[in-house]
Amino acid sequence: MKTLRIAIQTKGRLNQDSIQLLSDVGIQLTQGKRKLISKATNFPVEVLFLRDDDIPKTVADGIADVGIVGENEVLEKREAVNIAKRLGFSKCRLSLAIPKSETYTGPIWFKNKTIATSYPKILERYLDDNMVNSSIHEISGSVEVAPSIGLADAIFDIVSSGSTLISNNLKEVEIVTKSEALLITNRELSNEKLYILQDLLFRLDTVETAKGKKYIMLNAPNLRLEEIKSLLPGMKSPTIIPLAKEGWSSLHSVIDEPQFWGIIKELKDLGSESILMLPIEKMIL
Ligand SMILES: Nc1ncnc2c1ncn2[C@@H]1O[C@H](COP(=O)(O)OP(=O)(O)OP(=O)(O)O)[C@@H](O)[C@H]1O
Ligand SMILES: O=P(O)(O)OC[C@H]1O[C@H](OP(=O)(O)OP(=O)(O)O)[C@H](O)[C@@H]1O
Ligand SMILES: [Mg+2]
Repeated sequence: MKTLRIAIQTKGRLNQDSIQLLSDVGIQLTQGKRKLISKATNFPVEVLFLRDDDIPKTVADGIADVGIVGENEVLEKREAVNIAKRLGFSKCRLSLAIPKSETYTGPIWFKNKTIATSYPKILERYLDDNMVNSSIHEISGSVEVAPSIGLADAIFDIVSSGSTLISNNLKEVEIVTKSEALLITNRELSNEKLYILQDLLFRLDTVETAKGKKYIMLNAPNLRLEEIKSLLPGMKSPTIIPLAKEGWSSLHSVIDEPQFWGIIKELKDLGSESILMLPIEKMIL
């Protein structure tokens, strides 16, 4: 049986969420923290642990079939890979930032300035698009300290909460692109591997569909059932089961959690009792 090889980050910001994602779709990995490859015990996949910078090329070259990596790395490396799914975690942006004391005048501010970054290609494209001539100083980490130690006038790096910028006396002046974790794939997967990939994507969809949805159960007086039903339409329609107590029914339905908080008072006012809200792990429409 063929296996699909998935490259994920060894350690760092994407590691835990990537492992959690595989676990959510029922893939159990053989343990062994120091191992570079881990086989799944119950699904035809194996996981290859890499530095995130190496994931796009490893997938493009077919050493791995699939990878979980930040969009920022995919945009920077410009390797020929397909994006199979946007995964919605590790959301951040790639921004230009300048010292807080400077007055920002638009992209022209960067003319003849030096910008420190770990993402020279993305930055170069932005500067070209804006017809600004700047000097790019490539460094692999601690980018935000560059202006204060005289290495650069500005920086181009990942921003999320913005606290790293604040603590380095910088201000964000341009958001160049946004990023989130992506599931990328090799462009020439065999039919057998594509089949496993389809199964993986199907499983990911079941988790995604269930996200934010809750299973709701309550006891309702039959006299108010129609009104309560209209508040809880569910996927197709709610399930209604008569209770042993005459004149009462149990109603089960599915609801978006924020919507639940909006109707809870009405449900109570209509006489609903013993309202339970339960998590839903997977959902297939
Ligand atoms: N503050 C943040 N908030 C959200 N996502 C982030 C943040 N910082 C980084 N990321 C995302 O997580 C990815 C991995 O970040 P991390 O800091 O672990 O990378 P790294 O230090 O380059 O790791 P490696 O050792 O694997 O090369 C980034 O490429 C980006 O997509
Ligand atoms: O806007 P913020 O929420 O402060 O996040 C931005 C910071 O997060 C990342 O670094 P990380 O914390 O992963 O450390 P690193 O320097 O080891 O990559 C990134 O390189 C920024 O420095
Ligand atoms: Mg890296």
